[in-house]
Amino acid sequence: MKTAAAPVPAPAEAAPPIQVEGLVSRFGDNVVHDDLDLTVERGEVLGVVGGSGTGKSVLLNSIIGLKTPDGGVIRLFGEDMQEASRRKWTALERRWGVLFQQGALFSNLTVRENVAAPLFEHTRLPKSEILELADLKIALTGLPPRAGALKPAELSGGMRKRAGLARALALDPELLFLDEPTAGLDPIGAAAFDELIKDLSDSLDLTVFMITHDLDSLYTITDRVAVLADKKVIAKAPVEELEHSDHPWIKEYFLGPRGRAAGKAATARSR
Ligand SMILES: Nc1ncnc2c1ncn2[C@@H]1O[C@H](COP(=O)(O)OP(=O)(O)OP(=O)(O)O)[C@@H](O)[C@H]1O
Repeated sequence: MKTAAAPVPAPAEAAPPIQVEGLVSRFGDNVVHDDLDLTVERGEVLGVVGGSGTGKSVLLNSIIGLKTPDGGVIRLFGEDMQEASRRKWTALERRWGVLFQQGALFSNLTVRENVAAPLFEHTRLPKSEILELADLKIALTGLPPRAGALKPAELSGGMRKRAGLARALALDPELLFLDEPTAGLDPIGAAAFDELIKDLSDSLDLTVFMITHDLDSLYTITDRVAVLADKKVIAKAPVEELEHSDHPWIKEYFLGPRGRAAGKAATARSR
């Protein structure tokens, strides 16, 4: 007689990098997320959009452990983050990098020291190797070598973003979080930064979670876009599919004048 085999749990490595299930986020009476679900697949570049105050940053902060969820489960690489021991957290933390909106660089350190900081914190490599690795990351993000010796205040906005990105990539993460990476850049600088993120995500096989208001970025580099509204993710689809949505906010966003212009520019680029 055959007996039913016990279900074999999926190995943690096969698990999606990000799984959010039934997330509830609150500040007092202000319910920001209510039963929000979102899965980000390995290798996917996901854009995250939504009106102001819909909870994009709170979602990012919840995923990376800066805000404790008020309900639901967040799994990173298959691990329930609420249940993870301090040791597991530290190990998992090495697997992602974050580029915050303002770069969040230490103002009293040089770019090289900023990029080296996570390597000093998480590895026991000798100082000379750490500084060499920092220089490699600085070059990877397209900064000139001389930028390593500069302090953040001595950099342009675009250079500061690149320095923040170099630091986010210091530990060779598999998962990269970007909070409005092109905000504050001029259109040419923004397009160059989009190109850099696309090149890096392809060559380093990164999974990317990118909050953005930049329609050009959405069209240029994302595989899918998650839309936050009504305290949930109401849609997750390639941008071309979202153009056909009936949801009023999505319609207005993608088919308003700016959305149409970004769509046309993307079509022209792909010809
Ligand atoms: N530390 C906090 N304390 C109290 N309320 C907060 C806090 N952080 C965020 N909120 C509230 O959570 C809600 C979502 O904020 P969040 O910053 O995530 O929005 P967002 O979608 O990122 O907006 P934007 O596009 O304007 O940056 C807002 O109502 C905000 O006031």
